[in-house]
Amino acid sequence: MEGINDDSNRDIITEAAAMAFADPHLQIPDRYIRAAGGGGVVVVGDGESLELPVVDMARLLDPEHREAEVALLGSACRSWGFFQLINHGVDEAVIQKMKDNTVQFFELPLEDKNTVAVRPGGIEGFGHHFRSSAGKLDWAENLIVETQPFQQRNLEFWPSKPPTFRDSIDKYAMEMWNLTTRLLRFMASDLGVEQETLLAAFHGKRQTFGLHRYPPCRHPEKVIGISPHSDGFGLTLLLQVNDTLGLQVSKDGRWHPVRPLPGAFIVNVGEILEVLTNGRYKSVFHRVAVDAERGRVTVVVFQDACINGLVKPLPELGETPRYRAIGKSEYFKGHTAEVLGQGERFIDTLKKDERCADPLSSAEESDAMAAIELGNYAAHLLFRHCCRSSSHLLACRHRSSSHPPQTAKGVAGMLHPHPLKRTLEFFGDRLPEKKLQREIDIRAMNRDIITQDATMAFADHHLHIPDRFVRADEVPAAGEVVVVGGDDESSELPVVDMARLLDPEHREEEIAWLGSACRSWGFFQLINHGVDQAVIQKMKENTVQFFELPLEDKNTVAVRPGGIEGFGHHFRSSAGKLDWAENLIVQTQPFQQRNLDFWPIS
Ligand SMILES: O=C(O)CCC(=O)C(=O)O
Ligand SMILES: [Fe+2]
Repeated sequence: MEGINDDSNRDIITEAAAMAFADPHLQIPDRYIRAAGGGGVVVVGDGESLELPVVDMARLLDPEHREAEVALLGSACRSWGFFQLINHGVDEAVIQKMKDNTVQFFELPLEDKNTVAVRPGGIEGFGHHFRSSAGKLDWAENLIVETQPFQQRNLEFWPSKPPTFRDSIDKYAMEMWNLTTRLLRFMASDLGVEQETLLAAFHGKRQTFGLHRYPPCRHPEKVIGISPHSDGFGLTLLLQVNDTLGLQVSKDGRWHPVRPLPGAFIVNVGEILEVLTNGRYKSVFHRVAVDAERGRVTVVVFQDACINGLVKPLPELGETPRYRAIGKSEYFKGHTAEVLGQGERFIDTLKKDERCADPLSSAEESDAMAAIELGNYAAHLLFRHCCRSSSHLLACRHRSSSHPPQTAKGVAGMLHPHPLKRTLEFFGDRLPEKKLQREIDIRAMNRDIITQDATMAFADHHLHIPDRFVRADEVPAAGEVVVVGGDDESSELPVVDMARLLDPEHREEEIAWLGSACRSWGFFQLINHGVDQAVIQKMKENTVQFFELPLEDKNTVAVRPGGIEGFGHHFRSSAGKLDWAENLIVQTQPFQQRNLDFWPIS
């Protein structure tokens, strides 16, 4: 559960699902099978895996050790976005009761659990976790209930079996709120703001429980317990009911399995806390892998936050806000799309373009808001990053086809499903904070030139693939979006017809179609566009001819260190990996900003 909007799509647990979960000899139903690898795709080996930081509440409370421990807490939230909390002071009897009752609930017959089944389009209740936009289900059953504010409790979704469960949830809810306030005080101290300031953002806000059971699965590599996501609320407090491993946290492009310490809570920063702290604390991707032999049960509590109905940085930090303020309902709409699409974090689309010396005018701001309200995040990003700086980037992409995309460990042509978004992310988010200017700060860019050995590797498929292209499943979240298989499964991009848009008789219908394509896909194919065919043909031919030139000719317009424009590789990933492609990037508008040294002469 990640902080989700009302139009979520949770499916109930059917008899067939319950049987698949219970009987290891049954075939795994198709709707759980992840083509691109499920939880089995890890990553860092035992010796290699870094451990989550451990924060000790006893030391936070002890004046002698407080300062050092606050620093540790702050650094955990900045670098991992996750930590284990020991000596937390939560009443052990309350924890034990919550654990026992959770296990007892999941052990009930399906018909008992379905007395609190999720309703169509609803969030609360017993059922599957959220179905991905590709229609796939996580290998888990989940009970979600809202526990605070008190008046918003929907007792129809609070199980009446086992009989003490409601009381356990109630007591545990109170303990979790108390623990949250204790932690927030020390976070405030780390952030240098008054405790009351941070507490006020959480006070009286929603508290939601997500109880998860991940049944064992004979082929854990084919399924996933919870798909990669980052949590949408403010703070998440996770309790492992048993000691089966499963949670994995993304750090530096790799998945790190979490080994819970006995009695510890696993705490993580949600996207709203990241925004509140103006990006100092990080909300990171995590996922759950399933075990082949043993089930896993967790109790997760999400604490919501906002400032007067808005998700925005705390003004008391005294910094220029790096995220645009957004109303709570729009925020959850955006976050829901993020979770269901399992793409990038929604809050990244709220990041301000600090390169612009002058702030957006209110008309521009409202255009951007309109774009985002339409759910058209691509348009929003484009607006913020391209049109605003009046720079149109023309990226000519050429992929070598000499290696099929899945050879050996897998080579990524463009791992990221949204090349444009990714490019823009580089522009918007990877720049040194204080050095942002109106123009793209070229020092932050990391495009590599195409060397002779890269060209040889691209040209000769008998050669060994150089290490810097080989992906070891390092890409969290986005890279794991399931790729649908054959023609029958794959749905096609909508096709928009410009001739119909221009024809008064069909215009209305075609505009509606265009709008729906932008809303649901964010992509469409455009036919009858009216672009001069001779110009297109010339562009195609010249592009092919350029890429066919000898390397030394192409390198006359090579990208320069730290630059963007020119011929070279696409952007190197933070793990230092290269995409399997060569690219020419030139800026074409406005006219005065053309850098003709990067425009090939042949
Ligand atoms: O059960 C777990 O380990 C993680 C659950 C989680 O990430 C969530 O509910 O958001
Ligand atoms: Fe989560």
